[in-house]
Amino acid sequence: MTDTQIRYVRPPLARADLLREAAYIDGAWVTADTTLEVTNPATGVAIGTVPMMGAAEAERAVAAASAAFPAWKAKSAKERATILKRWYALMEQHGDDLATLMTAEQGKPLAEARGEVSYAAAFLEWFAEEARRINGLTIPGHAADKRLVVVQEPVGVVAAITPWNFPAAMITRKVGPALAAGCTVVLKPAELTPYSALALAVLAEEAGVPKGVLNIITGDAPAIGEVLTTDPRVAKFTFTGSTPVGKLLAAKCAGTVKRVSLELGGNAPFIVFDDADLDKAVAGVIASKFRNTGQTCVCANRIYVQDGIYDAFAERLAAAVKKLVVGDGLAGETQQGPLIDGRARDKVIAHVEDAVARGAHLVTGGHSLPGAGSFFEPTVLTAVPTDALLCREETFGPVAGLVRFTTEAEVIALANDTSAGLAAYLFTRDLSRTWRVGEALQYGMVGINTGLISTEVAPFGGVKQSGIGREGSVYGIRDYVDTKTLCFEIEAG
Ligand SMILES: NC(=O)C1=CN([C@@H]2O[C@H](COP(=O)(O)OP(=O)(O)OC[C@H]3O[C@@H](n4cnc5c(N)ncnc54)[C@H](OP(=O)(O)O)[C@@H]3O)[C@@H](O)[C@H]2O)C=CC1
Ligand SMILES: O=C(O)CCCC(=O)O
Repeated sequence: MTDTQIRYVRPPLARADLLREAAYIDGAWVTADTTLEVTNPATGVAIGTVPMMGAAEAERAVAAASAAFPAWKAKSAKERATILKRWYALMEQHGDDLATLMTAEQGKPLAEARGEVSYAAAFLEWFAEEARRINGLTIPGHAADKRLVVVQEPVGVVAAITPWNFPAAMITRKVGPALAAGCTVVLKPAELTPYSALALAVLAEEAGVPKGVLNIITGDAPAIGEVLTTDPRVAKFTFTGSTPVGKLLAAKCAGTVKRVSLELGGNAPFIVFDDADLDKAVAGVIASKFRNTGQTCVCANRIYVQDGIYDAFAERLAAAVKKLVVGDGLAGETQQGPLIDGRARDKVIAHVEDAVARGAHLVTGGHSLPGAGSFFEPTVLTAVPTDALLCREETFGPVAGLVRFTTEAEVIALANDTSAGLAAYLFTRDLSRTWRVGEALQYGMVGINTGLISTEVAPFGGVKQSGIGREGSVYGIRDYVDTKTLCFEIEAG
C-alpha cells in the first residue's frame, strides 16, 4: 500500500477517474505545488487533495475563457444545445458515482445526493432547450424610415463562485444558462466540496465542451475572488453563498461595472395556520427544515404555529423528528448526515443555547454527537422568543424552533421582520388566505402547502438582501445575455 492510499480514504466509484485532484484550465488538468485537503465530514478523514491556486491561475483561466468566447458564441444555438444535452446524459449515466462522491465530500445522505445529481443535470437539459429560444424582438420604427430590431447577445466571460451545500446543482444552475447563451465560464467551487465540480468538468469534456469554455480552479478564495471580481475581461459575476461575502464581492465588481447575480442567505418563515392539514404541515417541515441536514438557504428557519393547533403540531413534529436516522450518508438508512464542519456545528450549538437561555423549551435533540464527524441531533424547540438567534439569523442546521402566534396580521409582520427575503412557506386550507398571505410575504419564493419549492422550471432567487437575479426557468437565461438594439435607417425606394 502506498502512503497516499493509507492517508486518504477514497469513496468507492465505478469510474475512479471521476475523482480528480487537479484543476481544469483551458482544457487541461493542472496541478500545483501546494495542495488543500478535502475531508469527509462524516468521518473527519481526508479523501484527497486539490491544488492550492491563486491569482496567477485565476488570470490564466480568465484568459482561456476570454480566448474561447468568440468561437463558442459563434456556434449555433443548436450546436451548443447538443453539447449540453450530452453533458446532461453523462451526468445521469454516472449519477451513482457523482452521488457517492458528493456524499463523501459534503455529507448528505446518498439518496439525497442522487436526487441532487438529477436536479443538477436537469438544469443542463432545461437550458439546452432554452438555448434555442433566446429570442429577440422587432419594434415598430419611431419614424417612417426607421426599423428597430432587438437581439440578445451573450454577456461574455462569466465568473462563478459556488458554495458547499449543493456541490453540483449550484454549478449547473449557473453554467447551464451561461453556456446555453454562448458565454464562457471560470468557476471556483467551495474548498470543502471541489470534487463534485471537478467530476462535472470531466463529463463536460467528454460531452464535447471545447477547451477554455469551462474552467474550474480551486484554492485561495480571496486571491481568486479578487481576480474574478476585478478583471475587466470578466463581464459577469455570479455568486451563491453567505450574505457578507456576497456583499463584499459585489462591491468589488462595481469597479468594472460587471453584471452581478447573487443568491445569498435566507431566513425562511414557515407559517402553520389553525386550519392546516397537520400531517401535511409536519411533512412540509421535515422536507424543508431537515433537507440537507438543515443546510440550505431555503430551509425553514422560524416556524410560526397558530394558537389553536400549536400543542398538537409540536407533538407531531417532535415525534417525526425523533424518527430521523442520523449517520454517515454512505450508509443506506441515513436520513440526516453530518454538518459540513465543526464551525457549522458550533453555530448550531450557539443558536440552541441562545434560545434555551432566552426561555425556549427543548423537546427533542439539542446536542452534538461524539466522534470525529460533525453530527448534531435533529432538534425541536418550542416557545422560542422572536429575538432569539434562531429567529434572527440563518441557523443552517437541523433545528426546528417553534413560535406561537395568534392572528394573520401578527404573523405576516413577524415573517417580514428581516432583511432576508428568499423563501417563505405557509400551510392553510383557506384559499383566500393563501392569496392574501402569499402576496403579503416579502419573499422571492413562497411555498403554499408544500415544503419543497425547488425545480429547474421555476425561477429561484430572493428579494431584499437575499440577492439579485433569478436562476432556473425561462428567467434564468436573462442574467447571461445583454440586450442590443439595432436601429436601421432605410432609404425610400
Ligand atoms: N445561500 C446559500 O446557499 C449559502 C449560504 N451560506 C450561509 O453562509 C454561512 C457560512 O458559510 P460559508 O461556507 O462560510 O459561506 P461563504 O460565503 O464563505 O462561501 C461561499 C463561497 O464563497 C467563497 N468565498 C468565501 N470568501 C471569499 C472571498 N473573500 N473571496 C472570494 N470567494 C470567497 C467560498 O470559498 P471557499 O470555500 O474556498 O472558502 C465559497 O466558494 C452558512 O452558515 C450559511 O448561513 C453558506 C453557503 C451557501
Ligand atoms: O441553498 C442553496 O444555496 C440553494 C438551495 C438549493 C435549492 O433548493 O435549489
